[in-house]
Amino acid sequence: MEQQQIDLFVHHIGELITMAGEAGAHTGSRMADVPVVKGGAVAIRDGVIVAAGPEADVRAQIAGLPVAQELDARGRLVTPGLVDPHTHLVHGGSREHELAMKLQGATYLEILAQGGGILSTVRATRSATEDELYAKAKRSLDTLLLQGVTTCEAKSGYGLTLEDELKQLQVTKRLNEAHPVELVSTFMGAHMVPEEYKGRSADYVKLVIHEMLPEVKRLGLAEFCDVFCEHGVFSPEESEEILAAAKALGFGVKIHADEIEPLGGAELAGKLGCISAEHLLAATDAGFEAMRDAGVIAVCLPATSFNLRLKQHARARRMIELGLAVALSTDYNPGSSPTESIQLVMTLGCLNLGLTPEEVLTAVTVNAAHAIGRGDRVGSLVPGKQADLVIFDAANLAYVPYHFGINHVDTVVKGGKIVVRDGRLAY
Ligand SMILES: N=CN[C@@H](CCC(=O)O)C(=O)O
Ligand SMILES: [Zn+2]
Repeated sequence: MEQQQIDLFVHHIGELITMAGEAGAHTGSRMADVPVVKGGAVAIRDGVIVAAGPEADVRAQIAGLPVAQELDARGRLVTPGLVDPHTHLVHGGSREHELAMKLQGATYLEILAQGGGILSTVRATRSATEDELYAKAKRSLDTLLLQGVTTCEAKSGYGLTLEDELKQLQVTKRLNEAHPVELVSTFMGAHMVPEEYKGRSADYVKLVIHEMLPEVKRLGLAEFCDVFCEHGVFSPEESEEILAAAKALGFGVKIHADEIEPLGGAELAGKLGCISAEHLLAATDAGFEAMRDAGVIAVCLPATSFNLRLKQHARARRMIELGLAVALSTDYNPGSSPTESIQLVMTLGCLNLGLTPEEVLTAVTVNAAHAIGRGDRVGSLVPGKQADLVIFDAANLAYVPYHFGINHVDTVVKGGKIVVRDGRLAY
């Protein structure tokens, strides 16, 4: 009976972390509840997990079935494929010249106010062809995959005209069709008011609401809509107007909230029922409570505060104490966080946010999956879910954030297929 065969059997796993547990994101103290199976195995058929757990149990479950391919984990650590829930993957150019400005003391908002920052990436993105953007984003996606990321969110927001936003979103669509990393697309036309609308933000908000959102919807190019709610960018009132319009069209909504100034973005996320709110360095306890009560996931971006040389970090311990679900992400973008290293983010999650390795793993698997609406399919190794897993060249979980600044990934399986082997692309 051919349909009964096991396509891939991963065995001899030293420590298997399945992230199995109750349905939904793991909130509060549940984030630390991360059981480890010593001596585990995973059986996969048709790209889906058939069984995962102690090797003897899995072998008993699949006894008598032919196994097409075996993968020996050689006593190492296996986790679910990592999920990066917040990236600005598709963009033109780079901004290394901002490093010197930062070293001379210029802040993120000062660079932006001088027409640099996001606006300089907008110029580079507008002048790039779709194929150029594709080639650059593909290299980054390969790097993310080599880091163990199997599912990733990608925002637009460097086009800021209908045509250029669609160009970015088309690249995401094409990459999603061609690359093993599964992409979740977010429209972020409200990332910045473009130069040609300077002083006329109300007109730009109208363009986003009346032209961009309906067209993105009509073309089916994004599942979520995000807004940068920040002093000098979009006000809470403008953010609410845009996100309410997006919701009415059927988009899920997200918000870059209280990154630099406490404008009430977290409270707005709760009010609108956003799936996630991002950054949150300046968010208040009242904001956290509003998020918790509405089930909004807090996406913390510790590589961003590291790269912006901020003294302040997102209060992730307080979020957990108040019962929120925290996710972590690279925030990969050419300005505030030019890195695809989710493993560096794991280290910073421990060292700068005070999370334990167990909480960090929850934050980059199951909670990250829920932050982008994929919690039912990815983020944990349980029967029926997609077979996305990582073999780390490490004996235990803590070793990964502890030995920082290098890549520990040996093998990545996406949808039951080996796509990274011996730390190299194999798809
Ligand atoms: N904060 C706003 N947007 C991005 C940064 C984009 C950029 O600097 O190009 C972020 O999430 O960090
Ligand atoms: Zn962002």
